[in-house]
Amino acid sequence: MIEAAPAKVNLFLHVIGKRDDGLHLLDSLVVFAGIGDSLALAPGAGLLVVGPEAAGLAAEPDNLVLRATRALAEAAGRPPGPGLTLTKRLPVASGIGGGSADAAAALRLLARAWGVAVPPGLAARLGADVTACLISQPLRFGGIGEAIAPAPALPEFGLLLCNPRIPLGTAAVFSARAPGFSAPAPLPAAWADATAMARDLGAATRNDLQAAAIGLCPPIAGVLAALGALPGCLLARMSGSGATCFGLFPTPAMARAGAGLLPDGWWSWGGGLHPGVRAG
Ligand SMILES: C[C@@](CO)(OP(=O)(O)O)[C@H](O)COP(=O)(O)OP(=O)(O)OC[C@H]1O[C@@H](n2ccc(N)nc2=O)[C@H](O)[C@@H]1O
Ligand SMILES: Nc1ncnc2c1ncn2[C@@H]1O[C@H](COP(=O)(O)OP(=O)(O)O)[C@@H](O)[C@H]1O
Repeated sequence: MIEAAPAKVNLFLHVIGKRDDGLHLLDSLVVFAGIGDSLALAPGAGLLVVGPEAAGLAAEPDNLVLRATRALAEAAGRPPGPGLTLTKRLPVASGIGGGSADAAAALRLLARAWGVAVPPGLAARLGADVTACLISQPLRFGGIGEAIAPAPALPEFGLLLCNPRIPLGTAAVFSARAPGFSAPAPLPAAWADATAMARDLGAATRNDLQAAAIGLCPPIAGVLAALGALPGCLLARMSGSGATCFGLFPTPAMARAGAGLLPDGWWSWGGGLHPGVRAG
């Protein structure tokens, strides 16, 4: 049994308020890319991390996969989970929710293996992004990430993800944000094509963490400039708390071609959206 853990991309991210406990109220349109980590059942016990980005987790004392496994085992009255192999392809701490996607993949995989449902609210307790990653299809979220609503009907488009290979902690970026809040974004029910979608996203939405992230990690500005200069790029913006940025293109093929034109030394991937995961 293998479960995909697709990368989460925030097409916009508005910070619209702050709760008494310090967590921020958000409004975000999220899509899931055709690249991600993957998680497989393995013989024995424990978690083995392999793949091109595994080194980023070498010092991680409590992988989110193990936290998710323990939480579901406890809720389902099961002994601690089976052996798992995580193939890590997404850079760690990079604003595309790799850890959250891995936790969500663990919940889906084990719920299926054990024939149980993921209890409501369990994903949200593991992290603000885990509820969205459990669904892993285009959606809009509110609250601190747990309030899920439908996305507008999306046209075909391509996504190019690029990261300057500098990890950026989410809490640090929220703390560095300038004071003030945005309004929720006005969105249509549907976009006819990628050009209309990019035009509306560019005009009426933003990533409210982008300026703070650039302040902490100036190379992000170079990534945005490089993406924006690629042939066919309709919009270049940062995802989540960074440092990964995305370029929006008319087609997945154009995004793939753009990836080949970026400087060596940056992590990049181009293509389309993930076709969708099976619910638990
Ligand atoms: C910013 C976003 C946007 O999708 O993405 P990433 O940059 O992490 O990918 C998410 O809200 C991140 O979700 P996630 O990565 O699960 O965050 P958590 O582990 O729950 O929280 C990490 C820290 O971020 C801050 N945080 C997170 C979510 C939120 N709504 N308000 C916050 O202030 C808090 O300081 C919190 O302690
Ligand atoms: N399986 C995992 N993959 C990535 N990060 C993990 C994982 N397990 C725990 N973490 C921790 O979660 C933090 C956030 O990771 P990640 O989800 O990749 O970033 P972001 O929240 O910026 O999208 C990392 O800094 C790492 O310490």
